[in-house]
Amino acid sequence: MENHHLLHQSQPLKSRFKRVCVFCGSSPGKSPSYKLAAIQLGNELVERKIDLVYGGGSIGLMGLVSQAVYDGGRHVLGVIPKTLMPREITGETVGEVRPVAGMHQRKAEMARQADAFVALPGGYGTLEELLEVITWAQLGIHDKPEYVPEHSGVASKLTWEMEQQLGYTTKSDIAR
Ligand SMILES: C/C(=C\CNc1ncnc2c1ncn2[C@@H]1O[C@H](COP(=O)(O)O)[C@@H](O)[C@H]1O)CO
Repeated sequence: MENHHLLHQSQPLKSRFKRVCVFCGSSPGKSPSYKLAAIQLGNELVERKIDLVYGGGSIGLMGLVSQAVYDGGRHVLGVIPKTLMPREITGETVGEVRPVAGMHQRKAEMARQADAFVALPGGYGTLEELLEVITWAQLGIHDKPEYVPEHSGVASKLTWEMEQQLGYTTKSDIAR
């Protein structure tokens, strides 16, 4: 898969996207580069005047990207099942927290609110979220682009394997 620079715009720094959904780990991960990637993505969204929708957690990479976007003055919308709050929110939340009834509602609401999706490093939850929006795009349920930056580790490896080894997914399916 190509290494797509996030939002492809040159000067001035603005984007056709108003709000982007970020999927990423609820843990910081093993490599310090993952934390850096989360903060850099948050800063890039701010520079491009893009708001954030995400899973609402304050832990791991989710916490870092949301804090960076919030600190930069953009709107942050966190969508989180009530039952997950004690597990994924520690301390103060940033921005607007929208409690939902369950995981399905969370994913549907995040997808509804976003103009595009970006996956950063993460675990099974991140992969599940990413694959769902990719497969929804394949099925024509939405027409919103998905970006998997090169540093996304497992996520980019998985999508690369799907594309190159299995032949299931084309470049245009993943990042248009
Ligand atoms: C339970 C359901 C589906 C399968 N699991 C998940 N679907 C969507 N999101 C999930 C799932 N499991 C965890 N998550 C969330 O992903 C975020 C990152 O998790 P990671 O494992 O650290 O990458 C985190 O907010 C998890 O809550 C029903 O549809």
